[in-house]
Amino acid sequence: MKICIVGTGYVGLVSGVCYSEVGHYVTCVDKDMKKVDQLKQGRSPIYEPGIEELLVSNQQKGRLHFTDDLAEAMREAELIVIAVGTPANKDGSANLSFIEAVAKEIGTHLTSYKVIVTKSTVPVGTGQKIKSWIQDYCGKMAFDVASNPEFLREGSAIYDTMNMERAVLGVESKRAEDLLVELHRPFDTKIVITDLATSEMSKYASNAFLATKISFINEVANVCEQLDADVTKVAEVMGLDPRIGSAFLGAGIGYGGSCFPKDTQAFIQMGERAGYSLKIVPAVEKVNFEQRERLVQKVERAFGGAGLKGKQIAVLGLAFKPNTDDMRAAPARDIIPMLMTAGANVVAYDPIAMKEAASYLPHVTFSESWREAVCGADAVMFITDWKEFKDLNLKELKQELASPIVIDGRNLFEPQVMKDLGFYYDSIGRMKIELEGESYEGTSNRGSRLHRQKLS
Ligand SMILES: NC(=O)c1ccc[n+]([C@@H]2O[C@H](COP(=O)([O-])OP(=O)(O)OC[C@H]3O[C@@H](n4cnc5c(N)ncnc54)[C@H](O)[C@@H]3O)[C@@H](O)[C@H]2O)c1
Ligand SMILES: O=c1ccn([C@@H]2O[C@H](COP(=O)(O)OP(=O)(O)O[C@H]3O[C@H](CO)[C@@H](O)[C@H](O)[C@H]3O)[C@@H](O)[C@H]2O)c(=O)[nH]1
Repeated sequence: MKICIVGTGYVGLVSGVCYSEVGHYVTCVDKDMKKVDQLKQGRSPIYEPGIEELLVSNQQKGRLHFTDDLAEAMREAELIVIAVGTPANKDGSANLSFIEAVAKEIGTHLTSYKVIVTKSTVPVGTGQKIKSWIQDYCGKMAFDVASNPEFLREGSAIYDTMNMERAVLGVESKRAEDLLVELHRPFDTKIVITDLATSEMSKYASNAFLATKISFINEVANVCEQLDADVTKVAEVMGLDPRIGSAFLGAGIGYGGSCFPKDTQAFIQMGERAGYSLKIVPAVEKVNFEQRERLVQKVERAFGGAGLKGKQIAVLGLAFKPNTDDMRAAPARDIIPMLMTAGANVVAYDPIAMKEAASYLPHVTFSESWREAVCGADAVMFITDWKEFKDLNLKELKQELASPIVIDGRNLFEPQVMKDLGFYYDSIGRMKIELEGESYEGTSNRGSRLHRQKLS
């Protein structure tokens, strides 16, 4: 099948390489010429495991092309996929200006029947808007619109697409349905065929539900902390019930990323505009933000009444999750400014996301390695659950720190192990390890060593 994909962000690019990998012929269009040039040279603008291999091999096979010329890209295509961004407006609603511009451009260049399918996350009713935007520009040319929301996760996007659990096809004609079923045939996945509105809604409902699971387990964690229960065990027990399921019960610092924060907000706005005020989703958002604040309170508590002024805090992990350099709505972007407002000096390290992070966090010092970041620090905070951090040598970590204070926002380590190694260790919804009779005032000079003070 010949396909034109508009937008080479995560969704457009990953779809492009995966569709071509299963044998379709794909031309990806982006208005960003720099991205197009980079992609033509086989270099991916996004960090995503496995993407460059597929990018290069499918270009070599002649099944994958890149251009900034939409008219040329769509001329031969049977299917046009819209995969441009839908960022949040100030009020949280989805900004459809990129979608509108693309739809009008498609209308201008439509010279034969095509199916135009939206993969971007769009509020219910957008498919109908796209239809009328195209109609305004295409004269009497026949076309169909369809909805096929994307469910990939960053960091495992190639795997998720090649092994998709389901494809939702929101269609208005048998012709569009047949073409989209054909598109998905090589993926051997479960296909749900429905109307445009239901398909569009299924994306927001899925993301809001996953976000709800995360905020729910975070609230359970917060109560666990008060009552000496262990949230990881509670989650394990809950997850063994197939009606609940074990996924997305990882307590931590709340969700971030380019999707959950903006899609929950857009869902709330969509409800308002439809005349129904959602009650659960706003609470999910509130819990999510408070979870960041709670982490900062944990490090403040570690220093007793001393406050964070002049403290050297090492922050390990900046990306919103491992295996990505995406900093969109990353928790680190909330937590680090809170630390700095409280007077701390922050030294940060992330295996991949530091270049991306630098533009969002201009006053942070970045380190070349976790060792360099923690050297002489008064405390270390774990923000992203990179494998590199989970595997780090804890004895070395203790040696490098000025005071052995670990605040773990991702439950990377076992409290008992941390206790045996002599750390002050506070994580999420689990036993807190305090060092009896000692308080840590920390040091103010980077590079200075252990400065512990016995409580009198
Ligand atoms: N990122 C994800 O993991 C993910 C997963 C599922 C769904 N989604 C949804 O998919 C959509 C795209 O997300 P993304 O993260 O890939 O976006 P992105 O912002 O990373 O990329 C969008 C791309 O579209 C290009 N573009 C914008 N207008 C254009 C035009 N008129 N012509 C050609 N190119 C144009 C931009 O230059 C950019 O490269 C959003 O609605 C998002 O909510 C994202
Ligand atoms: O148990 C968990 C699981 C995730 N998270 C956090 O939740 C956020 C989102 O994680 P994840 O869902 O893995 O990443 P995304 O790439 O944002 O993917 C989500 O958003 C995409 C865009 O809509 C959807 O396509 C995916 O199905 C959906 O999982 C991250 O900050 C995670 O750290 C937790 O705190 N606890």
